[in-house]
Amino acid sequence: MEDLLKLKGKNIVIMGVANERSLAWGVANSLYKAGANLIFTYRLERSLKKINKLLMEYNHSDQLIVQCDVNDDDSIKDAFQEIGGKVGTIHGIVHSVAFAHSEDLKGEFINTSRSGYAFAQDTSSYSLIAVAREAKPFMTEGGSIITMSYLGAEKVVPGYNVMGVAKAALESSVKYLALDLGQENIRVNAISAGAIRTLAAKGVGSFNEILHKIEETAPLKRNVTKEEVGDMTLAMLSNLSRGVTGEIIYVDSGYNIIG
Ligand SMILES: CCCCCCc1ccc(Oc2ccc(Oc3cccc(O)n3)cc2)c(O)c1
Repeated sequence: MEDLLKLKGKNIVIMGVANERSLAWGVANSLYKAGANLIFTYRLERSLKKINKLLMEYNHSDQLIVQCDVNDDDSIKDAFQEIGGKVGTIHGIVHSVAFAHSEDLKGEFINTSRSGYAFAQDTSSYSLIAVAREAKPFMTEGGSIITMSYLGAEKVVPGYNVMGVAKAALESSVKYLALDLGQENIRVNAISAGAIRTLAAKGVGSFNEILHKIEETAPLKRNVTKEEVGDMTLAMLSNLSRGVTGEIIYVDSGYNIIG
């Protein structure tokens, strides 16, 4: 049987599994089906507990799980030194990490504090640059880096506010990193996912209205699932997307094409 994906046994780092609803967990399940070897990173102890519980439930034993606080450069460096030291070569990274203060995710954007703006940018956007820099030395066979974005980066979505500006910076960083890393045959792309009910989504005002609007106006007349995001992320990590870099791929039932 032709191996189109060429991901069997490849080492993929997945950052941002908080629980079973996380997009990153949807990605992990697609990657497991393709036979990849997954390494997980987490920030909070409760996420470590959830990851261990999920790995047991889904019968994935003894996976490498490493602590990484993306707001701390030393933590990122230590995490990737540990991962590189244990697996040798890293073939892919899924960056599914973002955060903003809840008061900055509702009401008027003009009231965003300087510290709230900086925190959202540091966690949700700068962290990709630091991760790419620390992982690069271990991506000696080339590879693929994927981050998660949302339509609010490109269009105004009421309530998304400071996270929209952070995702705009993230999407632009994807393109500048694509230029830097292309010569190492490392591709950098974003998956822009439609609204999906995750733990993080609870923090964004007007989330429920958006879900309903998508069902009415998106070309596919339905919302997308983390499994569909997982499968397209798999494709973007795989040999199938070897000619694509610096791109924003929408997995959103086509909602973004509607005016
Ligand atoms: C008004 C927009 C509705 C659709 C939002 C879709 C979406 C859902 C979740 C997303 O990811 C996050 C991640 C962290 C985040 O910050 C949070 C989350 C919960 C609590 C809190 O204090 N901050 C907000 C959104 C995201 O980037 C986009």
